[in-house]
Amino acid sequence: MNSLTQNALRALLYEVATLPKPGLVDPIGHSTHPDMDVYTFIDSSASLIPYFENCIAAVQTADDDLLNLFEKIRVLGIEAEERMFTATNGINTHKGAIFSLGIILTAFAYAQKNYANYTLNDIQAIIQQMTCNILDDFHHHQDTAGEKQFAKYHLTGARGEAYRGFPTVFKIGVPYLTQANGTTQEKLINTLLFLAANVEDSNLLKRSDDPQIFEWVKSQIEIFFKRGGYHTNAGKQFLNRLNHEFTKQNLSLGGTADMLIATIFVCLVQGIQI
Ligand SMILES: CC(C)(COP(=O)(O)OP(=O)(O)OC[C@H]1O[C@@H](n2cnc3c(N)ncnc32)[C@H](O[C@H]2O[C@H](COP(=O)(O)OP(=O)(O)OP(=O)(O)O)[C@@H](O)[C@H]2O)[C@@H]1O)[C@@H](O)C(=O)NCCC(=O)NCCS
Ligand SMILES: Nc1ncnc2[nH]cnc12
Repeated sequence: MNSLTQNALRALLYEVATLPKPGLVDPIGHSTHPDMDVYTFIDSSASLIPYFENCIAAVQTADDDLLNLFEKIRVLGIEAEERMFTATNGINTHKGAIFSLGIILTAFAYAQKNYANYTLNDIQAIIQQMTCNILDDFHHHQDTAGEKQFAKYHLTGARGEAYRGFPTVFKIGVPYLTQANGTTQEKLINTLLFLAANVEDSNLLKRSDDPQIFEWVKSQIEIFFKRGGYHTNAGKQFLNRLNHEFTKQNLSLGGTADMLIATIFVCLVQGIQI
């Protein structure tokens, strides 16, 4: 297995193993996602191995046109969604990760093939070139949650992240996780919450149908960090209360979880201790 595929799989499993996560599936809870549990995520993650290997193979046969490469991996992404749905009996676990992680992994494979040395800025530039036409999707169809939210609120969701080279991952998540202290669990919980304050998560908006939800989440996370984050008992107690609130309001942070997966992946590829 290619080491990029191994790190993609590790990133998917690190994320679902991390607990306690508000509004997300972890090994002890899935109250806002009654149709899935940690095993659904393990099955889903394993089903994505051929997808990552196919993205890397697509880079090996690609010409210099990054738009062509993106067209190829989008087809692979649709196939991967089908395999995911087969593995999970029709449950959407990783649609966002197939998209975001697939693009980022492909950019790393491209840089490894074509550059003697590369920086994370180069990876972002490759992603931007691959996805420079992606916002055109919004003019062609309005079927998915992301497309409907663009029509209603002008939020560009996962596509906007890709178009801008995933600044949430490269400029927020990776720098934060790189300097984070504590155990792996503490670092990953704090990184998830830090990301949640910065992501316009289409999953969160879909569940609440209220754009004010982003301000509310930000205000809660500010309190969490003022109490010392997951390093302190006060922070842990606050997070428990926040988890109950997410359950009560049936909120989910699915898009933020995908940004955490991508952040972990980049750190693992870069050899950063997590
Ligand atoms: C082009 C796609 C991204 C199409 O997806 P969509 O139009 O729905 O776009 P978004 O909503 O913007 O994003 C898709 C998923 O990405 C995650 N996400 C959300 N916000 C962000 C963000 N700000 N930055 C990055 N990533 C984000 C999120 O995935 C997670 O949530 C999923 C569950 O949510 P959802 O699908 O909304 O809801 P349900 O299945 O109904 O579940 P519940 O409401 O019950 O919880 C889960 O998968 C998480 O991973 C967004 O959902 C892309 O998918 C694509 O290209 N697909 C290939 C096919 C294609 O080309 N389609 C487009 C042309 S037809
Ligand atoms: N742990 C998780 N729970 C729910 N949705 C997710 N999408 C990605 N990871 C997730």
